[in-house]
Amino acid sequence: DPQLLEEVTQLRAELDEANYRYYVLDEPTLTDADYDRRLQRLKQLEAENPSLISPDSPTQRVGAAPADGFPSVAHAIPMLSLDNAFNAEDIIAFAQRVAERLECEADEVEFTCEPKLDGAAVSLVYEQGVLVSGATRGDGRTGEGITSNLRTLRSVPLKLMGKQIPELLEVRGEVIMRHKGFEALNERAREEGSKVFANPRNAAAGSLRQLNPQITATRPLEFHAYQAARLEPDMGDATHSELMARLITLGFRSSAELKVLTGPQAVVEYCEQLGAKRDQLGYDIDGVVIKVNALRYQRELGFVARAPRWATAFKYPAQEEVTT
Ligand SMILES: Cc1c[n+]2nc(N)[nH]c2nc1OC(C)C
Repeated sequence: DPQLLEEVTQLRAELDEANYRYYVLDEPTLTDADYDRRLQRLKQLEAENPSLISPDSPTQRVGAAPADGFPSVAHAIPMLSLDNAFNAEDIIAFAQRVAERLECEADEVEFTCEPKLDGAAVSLVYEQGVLVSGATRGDGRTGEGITSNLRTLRSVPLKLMGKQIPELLEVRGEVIMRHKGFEALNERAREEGSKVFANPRNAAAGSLRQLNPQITATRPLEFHAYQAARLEPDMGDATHSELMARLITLGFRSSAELKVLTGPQAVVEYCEQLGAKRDQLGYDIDGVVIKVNALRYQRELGFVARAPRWATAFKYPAQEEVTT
């Protein structure tokens, strides 16, 4: 019945659009009540016409079957850790090393800076624009397959948006829990006598490792993209900042604090400025990730055994643990 198909298609488009505006752009259009009304209507239409159900429908975010364990997933590209910088001298030394290898002056190198979110790193794989796999970082080479849990995050698109859909995209990013959601979760946990988490990072990691996706779906988790590990067709001589802008158009949230800066001095200032407002962000960060912006230079600089030559993480002193 074309009339029915038209209504189902329209509802899905409205729900996906509302989801994107709320969870990625922070500019909600539908009220929660309007969102739920449309979702219930779509669930009813799909229940009456099961042949219409497709895995990327907004009604398919929360699966029922609790897993009895997570499969091991080998990352096509290792999720490596980062070298650390602890002060301005370390940042300048990092910039000097990069400049030497690129045979240019450190003050000419364009860097990007973005907050290093203190959450759980995950990888999401999209084939022909559809989410096919989501995994934890694990030991960097092998993680746990937690696709059904990651599907419950409204900031994880079930299908990519827009017209320029890549054949293959592997997005890496951090799943975080904001302080407000963390405190509310622990408040409920104390009342129910269930597990109280020591900090938002543990709460995010623990929520992603729930065997039952319906529990993960109740947790206030957000996915923030910070890298496209694989992109086919690729963006050639683009920059990290352009790549992050593209991820936003494809449906992902990426750091609002991302800045493009030239030379190490501007990077040092960014780290000082972000450090000064660290306590007002509403979520935990443990530093700033400083990257060479040009993807061509990133490829040229490559990685040392365990971390990229083209990136380093400036770390702040550890904050006193949140008392629960
Ligand atoms: C491990 C990591 C963590 N983070 N966090 C951000 N914001 N960017 C970023 N990049 C990373 O690694 C890339 C440099 C590959």
